Amino acid sequence: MNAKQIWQTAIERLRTRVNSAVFTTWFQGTSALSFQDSVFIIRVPTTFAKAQLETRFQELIRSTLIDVTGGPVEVRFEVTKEQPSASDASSDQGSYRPAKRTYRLSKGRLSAPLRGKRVPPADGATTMNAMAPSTPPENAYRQKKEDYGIPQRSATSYNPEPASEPPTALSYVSYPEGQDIPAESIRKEPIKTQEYSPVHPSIEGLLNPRYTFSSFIVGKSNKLAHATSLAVAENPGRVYNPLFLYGGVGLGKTHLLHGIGHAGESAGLNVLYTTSEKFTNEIINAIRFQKTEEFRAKYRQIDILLVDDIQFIAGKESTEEEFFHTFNSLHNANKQIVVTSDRPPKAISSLQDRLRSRFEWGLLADVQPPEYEHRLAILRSKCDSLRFTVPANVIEYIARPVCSSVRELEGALNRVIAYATLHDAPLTVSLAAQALEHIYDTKPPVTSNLTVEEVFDGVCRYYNVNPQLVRGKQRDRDIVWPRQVAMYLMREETTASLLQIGSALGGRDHSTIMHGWEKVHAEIGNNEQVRQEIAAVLDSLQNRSF
Ligand SMILES: Nc1ncnc2c1ncn2[C@@H]1O[C@H](COP(=O)(O)OP(=O)(O)OP(=O)(O)O)[C@@H](O)[C@H]1O
Repeated sequence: MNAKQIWQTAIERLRTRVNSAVFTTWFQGTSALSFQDSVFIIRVPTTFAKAQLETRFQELIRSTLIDVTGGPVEVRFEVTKEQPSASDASSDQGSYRPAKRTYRLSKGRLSAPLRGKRVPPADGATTMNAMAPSTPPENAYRQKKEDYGIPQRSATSYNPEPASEPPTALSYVSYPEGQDIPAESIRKEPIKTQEYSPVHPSIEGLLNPRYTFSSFIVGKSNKLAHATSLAVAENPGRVYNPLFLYGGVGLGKTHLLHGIGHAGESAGLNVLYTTSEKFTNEIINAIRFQKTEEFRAKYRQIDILLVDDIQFIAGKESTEEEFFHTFNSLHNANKQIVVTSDRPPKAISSLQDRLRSRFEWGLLADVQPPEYEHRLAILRSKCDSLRFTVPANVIEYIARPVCSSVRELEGALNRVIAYATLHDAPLTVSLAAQALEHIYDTKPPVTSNLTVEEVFDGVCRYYNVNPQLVRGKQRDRDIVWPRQVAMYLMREETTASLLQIGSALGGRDHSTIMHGWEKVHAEIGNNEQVRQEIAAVLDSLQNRSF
């Protein structure tokens, strides 16, 4: 991916991580300038925006970029005026423009082998669209506009740059996920919003190179889904057809889907990866522009159809209808179909029975949240792929909370790494705790109902120390140790935040509290006597025997 593509992906993710007002105010109008030697330079329109992004969002942007690129990233901002657009290609500067939500007809594109067959690659330019005829790109592009009755601009307004990925031909109106537009009403609607815009390279519809079987860590929670996906990849159309992968968010369904896609592409098969939202929009546009025959032709020459988030087609009559026919035609021809969903077919209410029964026809395989050991293995593998050495106790710390999503786990790791890099600090448990404190609750569930005051009083009584001294600055071992035990127990046994604990202990900051916690935590792990001592303090607290 080049800088533009990376930024485009990153910005989409950032959009889901900040509220829309923040996004529009600070992220709109940014674009990628370059990405070299791990330094990612982002163009911003004003110095004010630069200051805001630097102070408030730099870390978030950096961790998102690390996530997208899979490697270390340093972020810089540069204030420059947007390039004056000599051509419409100015919209292809990797900048984000949220106002227009467009959909490209061929988001789910055909696999490389098929693209190769259909479009002569001689001039280095690439296919316009999976349904496009084998004409040179610019002609094909013009042809498409004519086909759809879209007024043409002069040829000079389109300035295709050599791209490593195929540009798509046209942009259409998009309909948000979950919203079905009946075909009838679409046909009657005057077409106002369609427009021709030179389409910038997009990774949508392409397979993510990072999502392969070799980078997928297998554990108890995903064993079946992995084994069946592998079997399907090795024998498409012959075993488990369709394969229905389901489970909660961020648990690797898309990863497996892409893994199957990569294997299919390597075998020279025509693979099409799409999401049900794209499929829906494609159908809507095909109906609108009387291109259903082309749509069908495109889908029926696929060897492996991969559809993500199939649950979203439920209740969308024309989409379900078309998918049903696509399904039958592929299945009859022994072509492989793999779909993912956040729930099993029988739990997708309003899905047509005939589709439900077809989904249940092949094999249903679920993915569950990874358990602790599995989380550790995933984190270790992510560290390897990031080429970052993270101490074992930090990995254990990150893996510790019950984490329902691997995406969250990855985000936590990226954040810790970004935090350490940003502060130029060693990766320690204390640093990880600081980095993650506001992201998700890294504490194990608190079972006691103790308050910080009760812990404080109890610890002082147990060690027979003066509370004033414990709150104060004295550094004698006799005072420091009870103070640290109080930090540890307050963190472990109460619901108080680090800030509250710090304030109960004489106004100490959160890093001091984490340092104390870490010290006691380590001692408990290494010294049986300390473990027993802390257990006794806890016992005294719980029995209120002080
Ligand atoms: N077992 C695994 N091994 C390695 N990486 C994993 C594993 N499971 C998930 N991931 C990673 O977690 C992230 C989220 O996974 P993915 O997008 O496949 O989840 P999903 O189940 O499709 O989620 P959603 O339902 O939200 O689309 C990806 O970066 C993926 O590579």
